[in-house]
Amino acid sequence: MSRIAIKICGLSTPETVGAAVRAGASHVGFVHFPKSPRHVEPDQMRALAAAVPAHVDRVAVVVDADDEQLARLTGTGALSALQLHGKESPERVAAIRQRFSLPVWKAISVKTRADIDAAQAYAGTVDRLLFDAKTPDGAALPGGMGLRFDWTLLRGVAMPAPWGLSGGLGIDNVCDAIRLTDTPLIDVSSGVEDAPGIKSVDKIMAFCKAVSAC
Ligand SMILES: O=C(O)c1ccccc1NCC(=O)[C@H](O)[C@H](O)COP(=O)(O)O
Repeated sequence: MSRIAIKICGLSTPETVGAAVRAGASHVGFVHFPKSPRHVEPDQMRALAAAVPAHVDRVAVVVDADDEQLARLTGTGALSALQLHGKESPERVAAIRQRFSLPVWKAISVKTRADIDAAQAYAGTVDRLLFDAKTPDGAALPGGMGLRFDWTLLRGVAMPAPWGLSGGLGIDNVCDAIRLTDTPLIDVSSGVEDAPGIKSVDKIMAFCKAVSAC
């Protein structure tokens, strides 16, 4: 297993979940957002998560979800964390963490250093910050678009919580990203796909191998 934690996000088939586990991923991510080509319903999430061993965390990705939606997801009993990938405020993050008694990740959309500095407001409310590239205004999705940001923006930042790096990562650039940022966790979605929403077993395997060898 890699010294860097790896989250393979946007999984939707048993084959690719199995590949992520075999490849040594520490986390698997399931997207619950109907506009996404990776969207899975709670029942599907439960079935996919059932095959995941306990040492691999199962993260549900949601976008400005209300309590009813979150209750349906957490009610599956299948999850080990919630990843909030919308415009959730620190207060909303804290309320979700308290109400659902699960570790909460907050995705921070990054274009400039000010975006990274704004993450300080989540101190004490989150279990992990996930720095991801900001998608353009009007984009269909707030994540999973294969976009990257300037990783040097993370240099010298005093992180208020455990964190991870996301956005536009793939086999060819992941070692540079790790070297530049010293991130403890890498998150990837479209970099291990053949087409939006279609994960590749071979690419998942190759990505995890590449991270182990960095
Ligand atoms: O992946 C999606 O379809 C998605 C939809 C809505 C909100 C978040 C989404 N993905 C979140 C992730 O954690 C992705 O892994 C992250 O944005 C990186 O994606 P990529 O640049 O494609 O590796």
